[in-house]
Amino acid sequence: MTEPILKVEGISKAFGALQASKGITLDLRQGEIHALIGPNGAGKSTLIQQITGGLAPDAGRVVFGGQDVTTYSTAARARLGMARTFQISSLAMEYTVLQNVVLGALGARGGVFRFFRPVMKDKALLAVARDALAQVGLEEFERFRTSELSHGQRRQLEVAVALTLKPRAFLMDEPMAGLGAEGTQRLMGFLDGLRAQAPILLVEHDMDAVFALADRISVLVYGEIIATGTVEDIRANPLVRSAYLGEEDAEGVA
Ligand SMILES: Nc1ncnc2c1ncn2[C@@H]1O[C@H](COP(=O)(O)OP(=O)(O)OP(=O)(O)O)[C@@H](O)[C@H]1O
Repeated sequence: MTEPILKVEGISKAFGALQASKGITLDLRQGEIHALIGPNGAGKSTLIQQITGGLAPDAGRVVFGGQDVTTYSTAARARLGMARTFQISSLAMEYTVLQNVVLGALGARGGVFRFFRPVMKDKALLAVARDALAQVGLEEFERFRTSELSHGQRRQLEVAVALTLKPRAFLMDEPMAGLGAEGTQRLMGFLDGLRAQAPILLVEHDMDAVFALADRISVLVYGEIIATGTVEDIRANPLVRSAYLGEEDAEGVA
C-alpha cells in the first residue's frame, strides 16, 4: 500500500481544563473519502484546524506527503497541496466565476497582484482557471457573478479554486450544510468522482451522505477517536451505537 498522504499522530489539544483533542491518530489514504463524524462539540473543528495549521497542537504531529508539517503555517501547508475547502467566505461574490478561479490560480503561483498587467489577460492563468472550471462542470458559468450561483455550485467553485493549487488532499468542512436534497445529491455525485483526483477528509453531519460516500469513517467523541473503519464496521460497532448514535437512534442506522 502506498504511504498515506496525511498522517495525524497522537494530536492533543487542551483549552484550559477542556481536553478538546486526546491523542488523536488517523490517516488519509490515496483514493479515499475518510469521513470524520461526531456529536456537536466532539472536537472535529479543533482537529481540522490543527491539521491545516490554524491551531498548534500541545502534543503530537501532522505529517503531510512524508513531511512533518506540525509547525508549518496554513499557507505553507496549502503550498504543499493541502486544500481546505468550503469556507465560502473565501469567494468574492461580486466577481465572476472565472475571476474567482483566476485569483485562486494567481495565489497558487505565489503571485502578487500585478497591477501593470491585467490578470484577466494572462493566457496561462486563464487556461489553468478554465481547466479547473471544466473539471468541476462549471465551464458554462464562467461569466456569471458568483452571487448568482446556487449554494451547491459555489461549493463546486470552491473546489475549482482549490484545484488550481494542484491539491494532494482535500479537507472539507460540512460541504452539505445548507444544501437542499437535490443540491446534496448533486454534490455527492461530484465528491464521489473527486476522490480519484485527491483523497478527501470529510467532516459532515449528514449521515446519509457519509454512509453513501465514505470509504472509511472515524468517530470522534469527547476529543477521542472511538472507532475507525468501513461503513459496515461503524454501523455494527456497539461503542459507536451507544456513545455517538444514541440508543434510540441506533436502530435507524442499522
Ligand atoms: N478557542 C477555543 N477556546 C476554548 N474552547 C474551545 C475553543 N474552540 C473549541 N473549544 C471547545 O472545544 C470543544 C470542541 O469544539 P469543536 O468546535 O472542535 O467541536 P466540533 O466537533 O467541531 O463541534 P460542531 O460539530 O458543533 O462544529 C468544545 O467543547 C468547544 O466549546
